[in-house]
Amino acid sequence: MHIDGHLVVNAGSSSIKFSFFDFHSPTPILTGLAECLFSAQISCVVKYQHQKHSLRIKGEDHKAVLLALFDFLSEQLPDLNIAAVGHRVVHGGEHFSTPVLVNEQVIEKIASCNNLAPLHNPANLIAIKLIQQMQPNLPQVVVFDTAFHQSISAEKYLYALPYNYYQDLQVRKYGFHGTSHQYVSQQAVAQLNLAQKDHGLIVAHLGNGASVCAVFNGKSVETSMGLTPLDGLMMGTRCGDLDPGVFNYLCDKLNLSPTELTNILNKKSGLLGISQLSNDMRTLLEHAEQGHEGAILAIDMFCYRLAKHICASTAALPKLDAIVFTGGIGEHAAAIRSKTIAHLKVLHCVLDEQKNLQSYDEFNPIHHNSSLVQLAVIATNEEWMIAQSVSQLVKTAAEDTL
Ligand SMILES: Nc1ncnc2c1ncn2[C@@H]1O[C@H](COP(=O)(O)OP(=O)(O)O)[C@@H](O)[C@H]1O
Ligand SMILES: CC(=O)OP(=O)(O)O
Ligand SMILES: [Mg+2]
Repeated sequence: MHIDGHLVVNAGSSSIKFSFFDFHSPTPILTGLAECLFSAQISCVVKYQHQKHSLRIKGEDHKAVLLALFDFLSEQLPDLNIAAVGHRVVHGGEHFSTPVLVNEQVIEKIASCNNLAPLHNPANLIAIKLIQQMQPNLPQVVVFDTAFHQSISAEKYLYALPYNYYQDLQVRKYGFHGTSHQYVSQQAVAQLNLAQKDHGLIVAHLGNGASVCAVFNGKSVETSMGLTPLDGLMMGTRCGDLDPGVFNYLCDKLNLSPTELTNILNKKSGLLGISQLSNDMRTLLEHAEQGHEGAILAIDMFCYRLAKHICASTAALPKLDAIVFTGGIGEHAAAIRSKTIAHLKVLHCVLDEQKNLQSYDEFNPIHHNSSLVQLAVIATNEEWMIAQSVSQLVKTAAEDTL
């Protein structure tokens, strides 16, 4: 059976995720995950029709993974026809507030943001350029994590630094996970029966990277990440909020270069740094049960800091209808939701502990009847948002050439 569709690629610094969607369903026909790039443990598993295929990778980099994927698709699944490719690109700076088709100028602009997202943007570009080389006529679309937050206003995105740092160097808050925040907020409006033109929400996207976003009437009005994805919430390995004074103090005391310390703030901090055990919330929850003090402290800090950011973000909203949890932790860790909501009494949030523990599919309301704010879990689907953007842009481009 011949199936046309779009391939969505999310290339990270040490992993690549991909999904193939036909034009109709938000459930991908094929998914894949390549992990541990740049190491001997590199692996790539593709799931198709309930079967798992391990691909043999001839190398350790992004190129090797994509070549193996395209070989596998043409040899094993020749009926899947990739009509276009969509990429999640993390940093689009102030250049992009919507998805766009890839061309040389777009590539240059993405490259100009490389140093603002060094773990993510260069990897995205490698994937785009490689696909261009392999299949020059295949349309490619880029969807930016930063785009949804371009609606945030200046008094909220500026840092209190000399103004010319913004004018000359574009130093400001950009925010990330925008595709997820947009998707989940749209789902929340539909599922919670909120008014399209009168709603205020906070979305907590809690994955390896984590951020909150305040959404008013469909637009992002505040978010916790900043110039880079290091700011805001405590994350798997990232520190989040930090007194800038700590930076120089530590460089000095530990004789570290700014690059070395930035690497520690990105890769050795957060849940991993505090627990000295793991960046994985599942592992921390298991060990916390058994009394591991580092795991207990890391979890307590994560939830408190999350609650603090939720409260802070309400300053950007004229009203708060709902708080929604998403991402690997937000969707699956009931204990984290419960501990976080326990800090939100001042917002009159009351959790229904039974509902919070219920298993669910895509959407689960978890507030108690007495809660003044609705609380919910909604599964994110950034890949499907990207696939839809690809469809729209490719269709518009085809109509324009008629
Ligand atoms: N059942 C679960 N219980 C608790 N945490 C979970 C569960 N499943 C996944 N997670 C956590 O979700 C995080 C990864 O989230 P995810 O959104 O998949 O990450 P990303 O897309 O940023 O790679 C990890 O910390 C993982 O431990
Ligand atoms: C921007 C960001 O933090 O992305 P991720 O959560 O995929 O690391
Ligand atoms: Mg993610």
